Amino acid sequence: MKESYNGEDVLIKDVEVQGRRVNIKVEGGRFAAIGEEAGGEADVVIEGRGAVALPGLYNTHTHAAMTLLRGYADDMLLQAWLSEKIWPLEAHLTGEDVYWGTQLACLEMIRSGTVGFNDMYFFMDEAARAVDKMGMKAQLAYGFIDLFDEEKREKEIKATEALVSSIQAMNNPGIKAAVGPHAVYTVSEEGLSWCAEFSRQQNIGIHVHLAETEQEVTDCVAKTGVRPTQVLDRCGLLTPRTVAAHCCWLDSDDCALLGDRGVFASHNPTSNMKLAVGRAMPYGLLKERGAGLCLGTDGCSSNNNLDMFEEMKFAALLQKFFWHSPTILPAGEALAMASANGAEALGFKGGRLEVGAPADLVLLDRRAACNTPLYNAVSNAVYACNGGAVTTVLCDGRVLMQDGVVPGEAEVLDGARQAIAGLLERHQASVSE
Ligand SMILES: C[C@H]1O[C@@H](n2cnc3c(O)ncnc32)[C@H](O)[C@@H]1O
Ligand SMILES: [Zn+2]
Repeated sequence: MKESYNGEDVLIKDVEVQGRRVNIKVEGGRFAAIGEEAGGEADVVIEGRGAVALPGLYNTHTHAAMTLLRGYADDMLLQAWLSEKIWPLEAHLTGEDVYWGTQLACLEMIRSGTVGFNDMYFFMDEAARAVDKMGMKAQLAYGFIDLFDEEKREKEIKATEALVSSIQAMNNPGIKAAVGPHAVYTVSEEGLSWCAEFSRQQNIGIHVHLAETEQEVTDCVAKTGVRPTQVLDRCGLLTPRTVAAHCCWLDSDDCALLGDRGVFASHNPTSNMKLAVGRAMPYGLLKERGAGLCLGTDGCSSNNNLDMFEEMKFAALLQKFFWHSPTILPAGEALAMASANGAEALGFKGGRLEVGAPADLVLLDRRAACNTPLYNAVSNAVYACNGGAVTTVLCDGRVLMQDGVVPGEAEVLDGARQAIAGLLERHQASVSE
C-alpha cells in the first residue's frame, strides 16, 4: 500500500501509449518523461511489454462503504429501496464498519483502475483513514440530511464542520473535504444554504444528488413552485466546485443553468438503469451548454460494483439507446469523462498521460481476449474490456497494484467480512426486539 511505494521513482519499460511503444518515467509522483528515450535509474522497474497504458480513472459519485450492502436489496424503485431497506440497515452502521467498507471499496476500485473518487456517506473521518491507508485520492463529504428539522440540522452542521477540520488536520493533499447536502427532498433550504455558504468560506467542493427521478422534480415543483435545479441555485449550491450526481430529469433550462454556473454533472448510468429512473441524463444538451461532464458508479447497492470500465460502456450505450443516436458519447468522450474530466471535477490535476501531470496510470493486459485484436485501444477499453483486464495501477506515482497484486488484500477482505457480520447481527437484534 501507500507507505511501501511513497516517493519512489518508477520506470515502465516498453509500454503501448496511443499506438506507440514508449517508456514512461515517473519522478516525484509526476510523469517526468514519456517516449522511447525515457529511462535511467528507478526504484521500481515495471515491464510494460504486453500492456497498454491509459490514464488513471476517477469515480465522481459513490457511497464507498455501501460495498457492505452489495446485493442486500435489489430490484426496487429508489424511494422504497432507500426507506424500506437501505436507511433501516444504515441506522446500525458504526465508524469501524465504514473504515472496512471503504477499504473494501478502495480495493475494488484499485483492482479496476480507479485512482480517485468522490464520496458522500457517514463516519467520514473513518473513510478518510481508509483512503489514506489504501493510497488513493478522494473528495469526502458527510451526507447532510436534516429532513427539514431544525434540531437535526444543527447536528448535521456540527458533523460537517468536524469532518472538514479532521480532514484538514490530516494534511494529505490527496484527501479533500467537501460538503454533501444529500438532495432537495431530504435537506431544507436553510440546510442547503448553510452548505453553500460554508463551502464558499472554506473553498471546498459540493457533492449533491440532483434530479434523479421524475418524482423528485414533480414533488419539488409542487412544494416550492420551482424545479430542483432552481432550488439549488437560489441556495447558492451551483458553482464550478459542485458535482451534481445523476441529473437525469433536467430540462433544457436546467442544462443551461448548470452550464452557466460551471457545474459538473456526474452521469451514473448503471444505477439509473437498475433503479429504473426512466430517463438518461441529457448528455447532448449539457455538453452544448458547457456543463462539466464526468462519470460515477453510485454506491455498491445500486450498481452493484465500482468498475469504471463497465460504467464507461453503459454510459455510451445508454446515451445512444435513449437518445436514438449511435454517434452520441463516443468512446474517447467516455474515457475523458472517466479520467481527466473526473479529476478536474474533484479539483485534482491527474487523469491525463502527460509530462508534468500527476502520475495516475493504469496498465491493461494487451494479451487479454478483450484486447485481441487491438485495432483501437480506447475502443477496446470502453466497449470490450472491464476492470478485470487491469494489471497495474499508479496513483500520484504510488504503485497501488503491480501485476495483479494489491498488498494487504486478504486483511481488507477479512475486516470487511467481519464488519458485515456485525452489522447484520445488530440489525437483526433490533428487528427482533
Ligand atoms: C448518503 C446517503 O445517500 C444514500 N444513497 C445511496 N444511493 C442513493 C441514490 O441513488 N439516490 C439517493 N440517495 C442514495 C445512501 O444510502 C446514504 O443514506
Ligand atoms: Zn448516490
